[in-house]
This record gives sequence, structure tokens and C-alpha cells, in this order.
Amino acid sequence: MTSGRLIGVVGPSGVGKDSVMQAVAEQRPGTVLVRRVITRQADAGGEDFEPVTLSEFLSREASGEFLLSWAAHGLHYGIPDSVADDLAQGRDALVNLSRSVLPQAQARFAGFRTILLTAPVTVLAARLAARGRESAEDIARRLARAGFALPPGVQADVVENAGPLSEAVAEVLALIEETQVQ
Ligand SMILES: Nc1ncnc2c1ncn2[C@@H]1O[C@H](COP(=O)(O)OP(=O)(O)OP(=O)(O)O)[C@@H](O)[C@H]1O
Ligand SMILES: O=P(O)(O)OC[C@H]1O[C@H](OP(=O)(O)O)[C@H](O)[C@@H]1O
Repeated sequence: MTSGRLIGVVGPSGVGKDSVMQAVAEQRPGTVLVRRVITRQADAGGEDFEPVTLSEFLSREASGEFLLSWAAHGLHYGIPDSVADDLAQGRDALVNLSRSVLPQAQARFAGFRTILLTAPVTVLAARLAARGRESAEDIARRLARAGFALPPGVQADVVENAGPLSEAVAEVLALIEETQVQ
């Protein structure tokens, strides 16, 4: 059986990573969404994730349970090793990643692809305020990180998500199908 591919979706907070990934998975049968392990309050809303305490996260990280992990916005994030089973069973998987872990992701996963979503910072600010998951202070910190450059050596397909969500979703779906035949 051909292995599935891991597709990392990256970009600034509020650019629409989770929204795009969810719509792509709904429209492309067999594509799974990676459920991240996060030291965030269980009732925070937004994506489906596994909430853990900081001590549980650190102990699971130390025992090698995560294929990738990073810290951002005062939170810790881990990618559970169950994603390897999905890939081995031929399922493509979409994962919301920090731009900072792309070199490790590229090194660890054969056929790894990166899709970078972009939108003007004014659009990000309006979306984060409307989403209402973070405080104004946290939103300001997230916006300050919007221009974080991709690490050197990372190749990404760039998709703008400044207009209707359906347009960005269609572009991402086309990119995934395009890269499958290479
Ligand atoms: N094309 C779009 N048009 C209008 N609203 C959008 C669009 N894309 C996403 N949104 C909205 O913007 C907000 C942020 O989207 P989402 O949570 O998917 O972003 P994200 O990149 O995953 O953010 P974070 O990194 O902070 O988790 C959500 O409320 C979502 O509904
Ligand atoms: O700015 P960079 O490092 O690319 O991304 C940092 C983090 O920002 C987002 O966090 P969340 O999904 O809002 O919790 C991403 O998912 C990632 O975990």
C-alpha cells in the first residue's frame, strides 16, 4: 500500500488554517485531521484537540510520545505518534503546524508538503477579534508574530485566504491533487 502524506498547514494566527483544513478534509474523503495535544483549556473552543496539563505534556514529551512538539503563544503543542499509523495505512493527514518546526517535519516525514496561508494583517486582526478565543493582549502578541519568516530551506505552496473561504479551500484541494501525481 502507498503511504499517505503529511501536509503541514502553516501561517499566522487567524489566517484560517483550521477552517481551511476542516473544509478540505470534509471534501476529500480519506484525508484525516491530526488532533493536536495542547496545554490549553479544554473548553477554549475552535479546533478539536487533546487538552493536557503542562506537567502531563512535559512528561509525555520526555518519553518520546510526540513526533513533533513546540511552544508558542504561551502554550505547548504536540503531534501524537498515532499520525504514523494513519500515514502507514495510506491516509493523507493535514496538520496545523508552527512555522518553526517545518525543518524537523521535512526531515521526519517522507513526502512532507507545506502549505502557507496568507492574509493581510488587518484581516487577521478582524478575524481574531471576531473569533473571541483570546484576550486583546494575546491577540496583539499573535499579530506581532504574523510576519515570522519561514525557516531557511523550507519550500511551501502559498495560498491567500483573504477572500471567501471556499476559494482558498479549492486552491488547497487542487494543490494536494497536483502533488499526488508527481
Ligand atoms: N476566508 C475566510 N473568510 C472569513 N472568515 C474566515 C476565513 N477563514 C477563516 N475565517 C475565520 O477566521 C477565524 C480564524 O480562523 P482559524 O481559527 O481557522 O485560523 P487559524 O489560522 O487556525 O488560527 P490559529 O492559528 O490562531 O488557530 C475563525 O473565526 C474563522 O471562522
Ligand atoms: O507563529 P507560528 O510559530 O508559525 O505558529 C505558532 C502556533 O500558532 C498557532 O497556534 P494556535 O493554533 O492558534 O494555538 C499555530 O497552530 C501554531 O501552533
